[in-house]
Amino acid sequence: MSSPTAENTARPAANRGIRKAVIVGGNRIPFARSGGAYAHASNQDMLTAALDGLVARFGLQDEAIGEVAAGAVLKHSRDFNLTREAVLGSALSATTPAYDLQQACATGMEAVIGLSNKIKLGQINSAIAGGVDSASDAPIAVSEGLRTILLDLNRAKSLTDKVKILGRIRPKDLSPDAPSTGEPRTGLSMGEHQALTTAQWKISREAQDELALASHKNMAAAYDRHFFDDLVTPYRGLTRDSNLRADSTLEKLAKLKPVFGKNLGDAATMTAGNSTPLTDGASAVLLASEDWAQAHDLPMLANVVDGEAGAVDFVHGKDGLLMAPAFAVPRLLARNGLTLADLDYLEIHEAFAGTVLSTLAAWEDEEFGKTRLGLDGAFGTVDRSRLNVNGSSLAAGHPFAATGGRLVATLAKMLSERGQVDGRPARGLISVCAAGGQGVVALLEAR
Ligand SMILES: CC(=O)CC(=O)SCCNC(=O)CCNC(=O)[C@H](O)C(C)(C)COP(=O)(O)OP(=O)(O)OC[C@H]1O[C@@H](n2cnc3c(N)ncnc32)[C@H](O)[C@@H]1OP(=O)(O)O
Repeated sequence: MSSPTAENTARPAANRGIRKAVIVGGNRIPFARSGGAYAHASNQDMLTAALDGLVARFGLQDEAIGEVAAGAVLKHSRDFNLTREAVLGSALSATTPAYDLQQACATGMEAVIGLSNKIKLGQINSAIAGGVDSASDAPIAVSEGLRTILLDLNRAKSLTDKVKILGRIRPKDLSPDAPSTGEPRTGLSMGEHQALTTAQWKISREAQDELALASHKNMAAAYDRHFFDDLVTPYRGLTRDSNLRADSTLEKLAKLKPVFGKNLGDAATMTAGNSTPLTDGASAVLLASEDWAQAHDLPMLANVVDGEAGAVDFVHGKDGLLMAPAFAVPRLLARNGLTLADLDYLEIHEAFAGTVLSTLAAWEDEEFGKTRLGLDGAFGTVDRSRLNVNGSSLAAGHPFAATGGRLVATLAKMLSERGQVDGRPARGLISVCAAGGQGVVALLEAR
């Protein structure tokens, strides 16, 4: 192992160039449906467990990592730098700088891309990108009235003053301000937004249920052939994601009642079976320069080639809330001289089955290609045999900020197993939609 200060040894500026950022590997805890196995685990507990799993897997005990960047979408105010606290609670060296970042469901992706860029520039030699979320331990704020009373109480000097202040509490002050998945600009939940997009792109209920079933079957098969053995570390009694249903069938899925867009009549197609559940979990990915990985005798699974963020005006325009990747992916691929047909694997985050299928429909639509993407025709068709081949969020669940790390580690391993295709490194795309009408996408290639 290098000494704790070796990581921060700057390379002379003149020698800095764009170098490669490699994915060494990843680790996550099994994801749990909210209110289940991790009902009493905090974000800090889970992120620390994900980091410690990475430490154990790659021998990083007392190692000073260049930077750790992670975050949570649902965060308590006491966790002002959750990531640093998780590092301090882990077996990593306490001299590892760490910070929170937040880009909704694309948090882990943004962390991977930002840290990879720092590695490419020679600013750091190693990094851990991660994310965590707990829907079980979501922060619940007190009402404005109660907050004012509690702050006054804190300042009161005498017992008499305190009693007087407490006497101001009214029943309405006691109702909590609970978090929601509602978009602040529209008040609609993400599920309601997606229901509109799913209807706009005329995605059938059958197509959504088929995608959901494939996600469960593919992920269960991947667990059975031990694909996840070096990606998932058991935690609090769970060895697999608790949402995973190997026994799901199209008949069972077809019986579920619509839960979003119920006012859409026949176009109300989104159910608990083709939507991600509320989930708890954490993930972490180890990134490095080639030199650092070699010096530490660690594997190099894939390179982080490029990343791109996008946003849509879902408030005034006609693009759905979760459609930003439909624009970001074509930009990313064009910049790298690639088309959809050049990708060996695509990992498209299954926020809802309708999200994936609406994105694919937009790419196949000539009008969308011409008027929205500025192309001569449709952007292209995804070979479905290359899509989410080891399952995705519908099966694993979706602890918002932790999904990016899950996807990056999974794809890196798939690329490493695939190696070369037609004499060039296998390529894979990751696409993650995010709240606020945003999305973050990335391109990886096998070593
Ligand atoms: C955040 C970002 O930036 C971007 C994004 O990713 S957007 C996505 C954000 N995520 C969300 O908004 C989460 C959305 N999900 C939810 O709100 C809830 O999970 C939900 C409303 C969809 C469902 O909640 P619920 O009703 O409590 O679900 P649950 O009780 O587990 O399931 C209902 C039924 O479906 C069944 N079911 C679920 N999945 C099934 C499957 N694959 N096969 C068979 N049956 C299934 C369950 O067994 C259950 O049946 P019973 O009632 O007979 O027990």
